[in-house]
Amino acid sequence: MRDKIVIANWKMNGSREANRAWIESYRATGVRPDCRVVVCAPSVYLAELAPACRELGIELGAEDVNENASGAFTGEVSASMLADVGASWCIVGHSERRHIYGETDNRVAMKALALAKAGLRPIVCLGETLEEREKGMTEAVVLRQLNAVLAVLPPAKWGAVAYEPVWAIGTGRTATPETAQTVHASIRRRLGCYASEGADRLPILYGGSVKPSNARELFRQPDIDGGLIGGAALKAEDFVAVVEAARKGD
Ligand SMILES: O=C[C@H](O)COP(=O)(O)O
Repeated sequence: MRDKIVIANWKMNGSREANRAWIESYRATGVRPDCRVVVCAPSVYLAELAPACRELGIELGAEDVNENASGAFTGEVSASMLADVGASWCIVGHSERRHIYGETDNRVAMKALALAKAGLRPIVCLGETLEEREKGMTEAVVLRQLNAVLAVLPPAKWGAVAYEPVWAIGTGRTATPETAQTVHASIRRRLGCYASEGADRLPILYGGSVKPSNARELFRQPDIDGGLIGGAALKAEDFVAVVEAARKGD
C-alpha cells in the first residue's frame, strides 16, 4: 500500500507575518499526521519557513523552477538554489504555468529533470481543460503530458504525479471521486509499464477544489493517494482537516 501525501500549494499568497501565523495555527491544532505533509511556498519565503517546517515534520517544497543549472536567466531560480534554502520538493507543470505562461510539455519535462539532478522530488501536474474534457480528450491530454516527463525521467526519480483538472482548480467545482478515480486509474495503468522502475510506489494525487468536506471521499478511491491543495491550504485549520482526511483505514 502506498503512503498518502497531502501537499499545500500556497501559490502567490502569504507574507512573512501571515506565514508565521499559519505555522502557529498549524502547531496549535496539535495534529499528528498519518501521512506525509508538504508545504509548497513562494521561493522567497522558503529559507525562513525551513526551520519551523522541520520542527513540525512538514517537508518543504517550491512552486516552480528554471530548467537551467545557472546563468543569465534574470529573475529565475534554479533547482540547486531551492535545495540550498531547504526545499526537497517542487511543483512542475501546474496548469497556471502551462496556461498563463505558455509552458510546454517539453519544458515541464526539462524542469522535472533539473530537479531530479539536484536531488529534489518533482510533483508533476497533469490535467485537461473543460474544452478538452467536453471533446472527450481527457485521457489523451493527460497521458501526453505524462509521457513527456516519462521520456526523460524514470518514475523512481519523481516525487508524485498530481492530476488536476483545470476546470476544477479554484472553481469550487470538484471532480467527483469516481471521475477522478477513472483518470487516476489510466495514469496508474500507464505507469504500470514502468513497474520495474518503482512506478507502483509513485503517489498519484488529486487537486482541484479539495476541501475538508470532500477530501475523505476522494482519498478513499483506490488510486488517489492524497491531494495537492490550493485554496483550502491557505488556512492552517482547513489544511489540517484535509490532512486528517488522509488517515489510514478511514
Ligand atoms: O495546486 C493546487 C491546485 O491548483 C488546486 O487549487 P484549489 O484547491 O484552490 O482548487
